[in-house]
Amino acid sequence: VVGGEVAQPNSWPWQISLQYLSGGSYYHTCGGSLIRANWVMTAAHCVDTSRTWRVVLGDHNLNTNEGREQYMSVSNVYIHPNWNSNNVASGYDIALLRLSSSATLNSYVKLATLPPSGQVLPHNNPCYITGWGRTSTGGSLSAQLKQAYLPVVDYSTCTRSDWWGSTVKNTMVCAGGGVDSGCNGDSGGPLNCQVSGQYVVHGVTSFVSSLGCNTTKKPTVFTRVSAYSSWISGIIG
Ligand SMILES: C[C@H](NC(=O)[C@H](CCCC[NH3+])NC(=O)C(F)(F)F)C(=O)Nc1ccc(C(F)(F)F)cc1
Repeated sequence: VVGGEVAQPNSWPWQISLQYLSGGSYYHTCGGSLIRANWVMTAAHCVDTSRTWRVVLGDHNLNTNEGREQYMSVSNVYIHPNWNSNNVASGYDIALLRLSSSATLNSYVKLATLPPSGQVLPHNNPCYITGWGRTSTGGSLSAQLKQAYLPVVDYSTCTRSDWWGSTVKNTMVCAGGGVDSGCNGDSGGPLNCQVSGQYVVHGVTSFVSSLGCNTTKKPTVFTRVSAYSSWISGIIG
């Protein structure tokens, strides 16, 4: 997350850290959202390489043990069948991870609320991106979970030629486009949008401009969760 601020610890209790095993240690690579006690929603581009994964729940500072963390192993990875790793612009950047056991739900670990099928938010709807991603283009990951206020940019604006043009599809959500943005390492995490006084996970962080994370008129682009409701329920029941 570029800009924004460090989140109040555990104020986004469905946010997870997706980590991979390398040389005996685990490393943060992506975010995700806990959507059932044993299911996590993330981005397809996060898991389209075969690795040993773990999911950390209830975390705030990735580098310290705060005693609220739950470490879960992953038993299955379900990548959307239409995902094309050579073309993030075609969409379908969504995946589901079945956890080997169920999380303990408490004040630090809660389920995300998903939107109703087909719901599209209006321009400037308030949303926050959260994640441990880079804090500047080419910079380092954040040790602490960050948040940034990224209001929705509607489809007609986001597809303007000086914005994202035809790269953005209506199965995506755009948000931000100013000095605050998502950045590498925020992938797969939630876009938390306020709808009728409740935070709803409307997006899965998918891509930013390769010219720089917080490039003006290149809002952070998210997979629109409400476009994939039937796929999700087909997998998790
Ligand atoms: C560096 C930048 N990385 C990203 O945007 C990666 C996703 C990369 C998927 C493809 N391997 N996502 C992120 O960094 C995220 F945190 F914002 F989600 C990038 O490659 N952006 C990008 C690539 C292609 C296209 C386009 F679709 F236009 F071809 C648009 C943006």
